[in-house]
Amino acid sequence: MNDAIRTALEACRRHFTTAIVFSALVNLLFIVPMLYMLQVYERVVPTRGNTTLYMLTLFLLIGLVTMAALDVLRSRLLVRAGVRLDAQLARTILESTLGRPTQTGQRGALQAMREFDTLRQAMTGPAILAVLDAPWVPVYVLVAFLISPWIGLLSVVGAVLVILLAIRNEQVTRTRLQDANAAAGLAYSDFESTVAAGDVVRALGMRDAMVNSHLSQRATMMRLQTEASLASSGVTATSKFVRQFLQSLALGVGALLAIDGLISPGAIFASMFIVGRALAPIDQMVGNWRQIVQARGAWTTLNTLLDQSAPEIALTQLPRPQGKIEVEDLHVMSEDGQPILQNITFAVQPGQVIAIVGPSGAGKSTLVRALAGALIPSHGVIRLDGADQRNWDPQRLAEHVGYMPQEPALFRGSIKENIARFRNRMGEDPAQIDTDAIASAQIAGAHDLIQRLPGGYDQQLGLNGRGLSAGQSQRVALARALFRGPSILILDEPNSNLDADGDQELLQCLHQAKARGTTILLVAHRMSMMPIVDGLLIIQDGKVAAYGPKDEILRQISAQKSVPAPTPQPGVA
Ligand SMILES: Nc1ncnc2c1ncn2[C@@H]1O[C@H](COP(=O)(O)OP(=O)(O)OP(=O)(O)O)[C@@H](O)[C@H]1O
Repeated sequence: MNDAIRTALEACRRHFTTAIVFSALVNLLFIVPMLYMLQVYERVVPTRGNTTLYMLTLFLLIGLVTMAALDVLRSRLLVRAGVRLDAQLARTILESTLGRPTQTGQRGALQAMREFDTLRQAMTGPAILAVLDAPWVPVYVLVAFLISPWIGLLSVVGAVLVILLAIRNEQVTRTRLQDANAAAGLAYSDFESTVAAGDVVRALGMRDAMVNSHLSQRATMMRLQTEASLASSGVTATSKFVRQFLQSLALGVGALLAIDGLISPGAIFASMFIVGRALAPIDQMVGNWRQIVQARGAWTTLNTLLDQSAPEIALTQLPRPQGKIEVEDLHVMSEDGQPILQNITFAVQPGQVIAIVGPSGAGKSTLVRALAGALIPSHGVIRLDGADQRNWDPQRLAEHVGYMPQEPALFRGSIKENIARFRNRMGEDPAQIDTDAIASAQIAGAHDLIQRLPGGYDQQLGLNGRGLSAGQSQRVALARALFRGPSILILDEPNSNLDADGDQELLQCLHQAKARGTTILLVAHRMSMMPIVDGLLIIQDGKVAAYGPKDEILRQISAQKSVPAPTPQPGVA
């Protein structure tokens, strides 16, 4: 079991222990109606004892009211345990989901919170109540033996039969339910991403195609769920039949025993009652098997997810880097094992501006994503001021590395919050945040355009940062990268949506950053940024095709009319 999950469960231990104690009391009180029945038959009827009946009825009422109260308290405790578990684990799950760089996406991780909610809900559902009642089956069987060995035997046979049916239920539904759950996860996450790009879907006339695609995914999901339900329904019905039949049979056997004078007439009904009670929890578990399987799947997923997350060790707080970058034999693989980057080796001195160029699909974005810590390389080392990137606390490193991805990736919230990387939600001083956000917007050349928006810095952006033009979004993303003056600035095609004026403003902004000694890596398609560039890194087919001072590389290119063979160099002179 993962440590975080163990700690969270330990925090809920009191709730669970109390729920178990309450379950014990509830199960003891279940016997009260049976005792009432026995007493009525054996004491009240033969003696015509009205007062005894009133007293017994009063005890019955007290017993049943107590049982109902304990039942409510038990459910409440489990609900509270669910809330507590959420408070304990939700942050850890979110942190490991969001804090884990991947190479090619996080579909599996997206399901983590949904899985956690499934588990939490299962903890308060009928399945867990059945699980809590199950340990009492032997006690009821024992009581059945006390009534008569024959009734005891009947309850044992019944319990064995229902347990066998539960095992059968597991066998016929396990794979089907797992497949159905996986198909449901895929269908829901695909649908979420289609809805997020709903306007593109409409504009391109893809609505019907997408509807068909999702209907097909839903059909697969429904088929698997139906197969699981049908396979389970036979077993569930058989289990119910066995329970009801044996319960009634207990009445018949009880009658035979009473005729022979082996038990009292009152014990006939008690036999029926006790056999029914002995079988109920197992039968209930069979009926709620789906929830049990889902919870078990969620449990495995969460353990795997949290186990894969980097252990929380307090990394030494390294000083602010000056901006030296060394990349040693870097390799990045796609999820299906295809190499995207290979043998990437180069070094950048503090304060240099390096343009990363190369044909489309060469691996430029992948390289800068690795440098920014957005993905984990499959091999190789990235050093910042000599320290391995992995030895940096990612949160702290992000304060020193400003990254602007190819797509701006803004979020729901105000423009100021986006620029300030939502630091206001970390309880930081709002006045300081305002000052820093405005300062970086000014350097990014975004201040005037933000001022002209109806809401200014407080203008709210929608889902995925909607509400700005592509060029405006890009400037806001640049301001976010520049927030609090990072030592290293990594920009992936920062001018792809800018006009000529925007280009000039970007150049000015880079001059300012360079003047402050910032190291800048810039994926560039246009020549407009060349004046500020010191060195060129040419990437081709995922490898370094050339690296060196700008003029030298440009001279080589124009002399050879082609890119020279890879010649990794330690740095740009
Ligand atoms: N998530 C992914 N899964 C699998 N392959 C990927 C993934 N992302 C990128 N690739 C592959 O990696 C290669 C490099 O992609 P990358 O985006 O780094 O290129 P690029 O040089 O930035 O291209 P462009 O100039 O068009 O932005 C491409 O061939 C692409 O198919």
